[in-house]
Amino acid sequence: MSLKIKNLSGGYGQLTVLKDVSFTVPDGTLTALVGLNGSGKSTTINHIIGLLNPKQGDITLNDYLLTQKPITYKAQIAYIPEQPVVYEELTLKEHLSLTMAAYHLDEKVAWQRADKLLKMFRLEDKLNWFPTHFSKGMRQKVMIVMAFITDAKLFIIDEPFLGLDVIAVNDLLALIDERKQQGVTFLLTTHVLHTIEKHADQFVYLKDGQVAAQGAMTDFATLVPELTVDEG
Ligand SMILES: Nc1ncnc2c1ncn2[C@@H]1O[C@H](COP(=O)(O)OP(=O)(O)OP(=O)(O)O)[C@@H](O)[C@H]1O
Repeated sequence: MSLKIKNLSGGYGQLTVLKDVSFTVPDGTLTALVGLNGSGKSTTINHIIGLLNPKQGDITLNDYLLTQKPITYKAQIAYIPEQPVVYEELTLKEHLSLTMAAYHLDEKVAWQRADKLLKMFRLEDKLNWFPTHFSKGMRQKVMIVMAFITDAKLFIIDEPFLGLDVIAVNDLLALIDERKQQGVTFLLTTHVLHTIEKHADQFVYLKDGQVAAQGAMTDFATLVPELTVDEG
């Protein structure tokens, strides 16, 4: 499922943050969206998931134009936000049931997946707890479990590694690799590039709302020296 952003300009109300942004995330690959604070990464994601309307440009997922077929388009996407969003009155089990209903999942298959993921993230004994009472990292894990029980073809993950313990980071990377092998496409933003560099196929570097560089991950240090950590 390839994602195409073509000449996207957009932002908030009168404020134009993104200027003529174009990039493609090819089928079954992982693209890292990088840039300094305020460069427009989350704004790009907000456009892709349909929270913001473009002032100009097109966003398509395979042949589905976001503006023309919003429901078909959004059904293909799993989004993990930077700040976990949990419902105050729902237990962990109810959060998972809600995801299954929203994505029209086969409950038996989805619960088998959920059980495995809950064990992986050490949440298996917390099904009747309210995630609002969880730690930040635990709430993040709830978001990951909710996303990975779906059959979404495109995963969008905003800053996945901050706040997760080292075991959870490795488990998440393994899940990403596994789905990638099944043809799932990933777009993720991160400031922790060294964690993702072996798993990413390409990067898009945003600077002041514009694409300043893009290319293969292996060319990152050459193309974006200003974001490369000097270990000398
Ligand atoms: N809700 C909003 N209303 C108005 N302006 C916003 C809003 N959210 C972000 N902005 C502005 O848009 C610009 C880009 O912000 P954005 O959150 O996309 O950056 P980012 O690259 O995700 O940054 P970070 O690495 O800090 O998460 C900033 O100038 C910011 O002030």
